[in-house]
Amino acid sequence: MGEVDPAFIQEPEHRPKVSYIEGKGVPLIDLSPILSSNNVSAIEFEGLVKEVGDACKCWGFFQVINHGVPLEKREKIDDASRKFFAQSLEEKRKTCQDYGQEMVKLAYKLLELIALSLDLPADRFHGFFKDQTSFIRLNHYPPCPTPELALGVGRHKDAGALTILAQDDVGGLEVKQKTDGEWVRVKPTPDAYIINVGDIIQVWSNDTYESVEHRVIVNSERERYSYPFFLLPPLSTMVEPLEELTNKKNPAKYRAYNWGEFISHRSQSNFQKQKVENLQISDFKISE
Ligand SMILES: O=C(O)CCC(=O)C(=O)O
Ligand SMILES: [Fe+2]
Repeated sequence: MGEVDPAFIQEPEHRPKVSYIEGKGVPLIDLSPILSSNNVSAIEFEGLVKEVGDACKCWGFFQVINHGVPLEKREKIDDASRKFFAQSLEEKRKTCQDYGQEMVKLAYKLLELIALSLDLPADRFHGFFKDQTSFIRLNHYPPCPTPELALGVGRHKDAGALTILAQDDVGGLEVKQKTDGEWVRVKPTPDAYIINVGDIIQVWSNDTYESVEHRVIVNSERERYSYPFFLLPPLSTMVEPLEELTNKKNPAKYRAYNWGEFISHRSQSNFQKQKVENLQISDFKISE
């Protein structure tokens, strides 16, 4: 392997630690109570809603198992991505479309749990995604000769509503723990999806839930693949705290902003090394 392009070398304060914390890590949530084939008691369902709410509040991140997404669909997209040039464009399109449909189904289930956890009607968020601009990204991280100096993806927050990520067994995603600001590795779990709340849910929930910083560490031996699905509303959407979640005592913390304008600013800069912060929802924060 050759020299590393200096463009990839991070400033010292952003370089990863060689050892990492695995600890208890982000919560793992079993979604089997909402699999359609299961009969579920009210207590079990309420327990699940609470688990999701607590994870959104304390971590901004969680993993889900028994989510109902057929493993075969995930294997297909993994295959298509690894053999990128071996398949026709038509085949790849079909695979991505099939996978996308499964992601949308799972996203709606998660949105329902999140809405309920905020004491909102289960379908409160559905209307925002009629003409959604959601997409899937196929990420490939080649091995890096100097993983202690570089990052696969620098620290950032996801700007959308919700992200559903499939990672392979290599690992490397780190989440900034809210309690102490330490970077915590998300342990690869077979057939689990990693879910995180994006900036839009932070604003809708008026900061009850927070979009949390994360980044990706690379390693010198193994390449890594990951597939995030970003749940995004139409570009014309004005994003602002939900009326039901604001009142005199707890007024809106954000001014409304236009999603399309926000994302077009962001996409010019989100993954670059930043000296100054790029456009953030905090730019729309109403000062107290
Ligand atoms: O590859 C990963 O694990 C995460 C990538 C990511 O954070 C992103 O694409 O927004
Ligand atoms: Fe991300």
